[in-house]
Amino acid sequence: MKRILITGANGFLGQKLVELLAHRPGIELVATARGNSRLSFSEGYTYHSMDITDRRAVLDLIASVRPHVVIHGAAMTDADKCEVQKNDCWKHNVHAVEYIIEACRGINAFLLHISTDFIFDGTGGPYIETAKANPISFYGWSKQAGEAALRHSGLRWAIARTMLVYGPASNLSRSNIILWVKKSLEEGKKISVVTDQWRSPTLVDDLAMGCYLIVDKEAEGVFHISGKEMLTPYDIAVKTATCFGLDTSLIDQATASTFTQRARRPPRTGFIVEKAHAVLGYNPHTFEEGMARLVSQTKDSIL
Ligand SMILES: NC(=O)C1=CN([C@@H]2O[C@H](COP(=O)(O)OP(=O)(O)OC[C@H]3O[C@@H](n4cnc5c(N)ncnc54)[C@H](OP(=O)(O)O)[C@@H]3O)[C@@H](O)[C@H]2O)C=CC1
Ligand SMILES: Cc1cn([C@H]2C[C@H](O)[C@@H](COP(=O)(O)OP(=O)(O)O[C@H]3O[C@@H](C)C(=O)[C@@H](O)[C@H]3O)O2)c(=O)[nH]c1=O
Repeated sequence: MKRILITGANGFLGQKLVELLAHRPGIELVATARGNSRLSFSEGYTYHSMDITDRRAVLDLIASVRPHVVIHGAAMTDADKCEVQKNDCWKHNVHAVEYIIEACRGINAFLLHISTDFIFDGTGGPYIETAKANPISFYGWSKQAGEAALRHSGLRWAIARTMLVYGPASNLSRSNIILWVKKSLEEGKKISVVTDQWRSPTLVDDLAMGCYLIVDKEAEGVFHISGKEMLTPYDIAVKTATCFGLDTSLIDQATASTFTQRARRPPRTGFIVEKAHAVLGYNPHTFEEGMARLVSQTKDSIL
């Protein structure tokens, strides 16, 4: 039995990981998150409340559970909030990673950490794993520092970098592009969406599967886990509207200079996922397949 502990189990990735791993043979799953569980089912795993910024709590819980693998999905993920609340961001995205590392060191656990395309400046995408990081936001900087802590940890570690994750979700503290586009258009609200940023949108199921493949093999190093296509948020918004039969005329084109956000976004990221394909057998859905899945799940009223 491989015992896997997940942090941030109430989050977007966390919920999907619990769904994927809870009943998988050979895995004993321990889900942890801040406060009470917001997971939609309670079988197939045990749940513990764990605040990742509380060093003592992290050290004590991980020492008592003694997982073989930790998947660290918890973080402060709102880039605009990170730009304003810098101390809080650093506590979550750097110091907490150090606590998890310290706890894993005590029991020789394999640690999978989740990182982001925002460690890049977005001038040279799509990126391979060895490309040079140069963050342009505080969130990106904090996530780069989190990565650095792993590299110097002496643990057996992996980093899964991902970007613009989309998919169905409930009870989340943060939305995702498909959900906010769909909700706005359903409410008849106009939205302005940028045409001058490029991303490889990632279906949350693919990200969860990428994480599973990494921990199953205990494959070490950095892996880019995203979709394969490069799309702008505007393209994504229009495709979302079309798939759900919503009014595309509510979507206005904007540019990064007219649609300003507190944290700067890198213009062109995107990942090359060849390494993950070759080493892990990672094979993500196309955006069209991902959307088709969402539309059929909506019919079962998940969205
Ligand atoms: N979503 C995306 O597009 C991308 C995500 N990532 C990375 O992937 C990882 C997972 O992100 P995702 O699931 O999408 O984000 P979410 O914001 O949905 O999940 C993050 C989770 O972390 C939890 N959390 C925050 N602070 C604490 C704390 N002090 N103690 C315990 N838990 C805490 C949140 O809890 P609560 O729900 O209570 O707020 C939340 O459930 C993160 O590392 C993120 O940086 C990288 C690139 C893209
Ligand atoms: C809200 C909004 C966003 N956008 C654009 C900006 C951005 O490029 C894109 C997505 O915006 P969001 O605010 O949903 O996501 P954003 O914070 O840009 O997304 C990031 O999340 C963090 C956690 C990451 O690590 C990144 O990889 C990335 O996925 O849509 C608009 O054009 N119009 C809008 O009204």
